[in-house]
Amino acid sequence: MRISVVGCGYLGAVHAASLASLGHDVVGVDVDEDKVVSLTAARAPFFEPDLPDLLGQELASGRLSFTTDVSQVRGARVHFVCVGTPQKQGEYAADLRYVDAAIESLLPHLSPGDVVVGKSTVPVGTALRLAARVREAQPEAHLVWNPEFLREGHAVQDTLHPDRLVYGLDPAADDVPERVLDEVYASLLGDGTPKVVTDFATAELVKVAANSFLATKISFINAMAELCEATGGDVTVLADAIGHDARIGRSFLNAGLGFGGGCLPKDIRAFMARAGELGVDQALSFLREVDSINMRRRVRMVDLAREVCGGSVVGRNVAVLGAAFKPDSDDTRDSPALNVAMQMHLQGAHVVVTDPRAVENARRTAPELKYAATVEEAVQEADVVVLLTEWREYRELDPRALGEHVAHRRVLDGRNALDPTVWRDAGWAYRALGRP
Ligand SMILES: NC(=O)c1ccc[n+]([C@@H]2O[C@H](COP(=O)([O-])OP(=O)(O)OC[C@H]3O[C@@H](n4cnc5c(N)ncnc54)[C@H](O)[C@@H]3O)[C@@H](O)[C@H]2O)c1
Ligand SMILES: O=c1ccn([C@@H]2O[C@H](COP(=O)(O)OP(=O)(O)O[C@H]3O[C@H](CO)[C@@H](O)[C@H](O)[C@H]3O)[C@@H](O)[C@H]2O)c(=O)[nH]1
Repeated sequence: MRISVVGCGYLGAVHAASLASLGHDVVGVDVDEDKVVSLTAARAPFFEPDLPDLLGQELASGRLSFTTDVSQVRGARVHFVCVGTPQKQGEYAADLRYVDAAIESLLPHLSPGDVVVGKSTVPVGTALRLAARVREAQPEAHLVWNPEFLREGHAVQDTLHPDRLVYGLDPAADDVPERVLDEVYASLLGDGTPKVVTDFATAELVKVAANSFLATKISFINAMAELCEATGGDVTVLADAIGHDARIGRSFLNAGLGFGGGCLPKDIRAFMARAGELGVDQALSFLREVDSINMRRRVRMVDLAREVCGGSVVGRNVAVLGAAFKPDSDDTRDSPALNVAMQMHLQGAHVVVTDPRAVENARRTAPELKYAATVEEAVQEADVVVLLTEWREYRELDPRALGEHVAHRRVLDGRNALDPTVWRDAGWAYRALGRP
């Protein structure tokens, strides 16, 4: 089937390439010319494992192309909308200007029977409004809301093997949009992927409910970390112990610096803002606490650095390992690591940051920080080494070899990713969040 994907960022580029790999004929549209040039040359404009190979393979097959010219969507039967919905400046609410602009740009090119599929994460009520707009422009076109649940760093796998597909359908429509979407996802459905068919509101809510639940799980374990810090308990043992209960489960109970990125923080805030508009803000008041527990971890990390440096970081050399919001990604949007590095810098420390993939993005976000290409370079004469993103190469560091480069063998493990015994045996003072 001929398909267009409007918005080719972390979500859209992966979605476009993955749909091509399922045998569809896909055109990706983006307003960012550099991104289109890069994607057309099979260079992923961001780091995502498996994406460069998939792009190369699908561009070569002739099934995938990218353009800045939205009129190229003509002839496609299905149009996926994958543009950003960031947090509004100075507010909690989501900024829908990109979604509105993407839909408006599609309208003149829609033909009868076309299906516009929203994948961006939007406040509940958005799809109903946009469906009316689509119908107004092309009475025989349809809108479906089909939220996306991929994780960065696993985006290709998650797109081709999703846990579920959710279709939010327009009550005013017939069964055509569902059948068309079934055709798009035929091979995933054939693999047994569960399909949930529902109304617009439920589909929109499923997405933000899932992210709110994940954020709550992380803040729950980080609240337990605060209790462990006050009592000498070990939150990693606690997480393992409660995680053995199948009703709780061990995943998303990794205590540490908390959640960041382009999704969980802004999605829970937009959800709270929307609940306020709907007059049910009390229902989500717990998310305010989830957010504050999360932000407190960043402050606690800086306090810990001050503590181990004798009360102040002024003039201290701090080596920061990690700038991305999580490993296997170069994304620094709302990165807890960069936030902590920045706080230490503002408090007078000489901060040097390194990251296997995210230095370029970090430099754009936080140009006032110093960056190093390698761990060895970053830790030269360090008074303290601070692990903030648990990349595999950092988890596997040899503390004896690293100890040769630093001024003081002090390590702060912001992600509970290192083995304290191994580091202490190598002569390091080891401190972590929620762990003695
Ligand atoms: N990143 C993820 O892991 C992920 C996962 C699930 C859902 N989402 C949701 O998907 C949406 C996109 O997120 P993202 O991380 O890919 O954002 P992103 O910023 O990486 O990508 C958005 C892209 O849309 C382009 N764009 C903006 N306006 C446009 C227009 N009018 N026409 C064409 N292109 C336009 C931008 O240039 C950019 O390349 C958000 O709503 C997000 O919450 C993201
Ligand atoms: O036990 C854990 C798990 C995660 N994190 C942190 O939580 C953040 C988010 O991690 P993750 O959820 O793996 O990354 P995202 O790629 O942002 O994916 C989330 O956000 C996407 C966009 O909405 C959704 O599609 C995904 O399902 C959802 O997991 C990162 O900063 C992690 O370091 C923890 O602190 N502890």
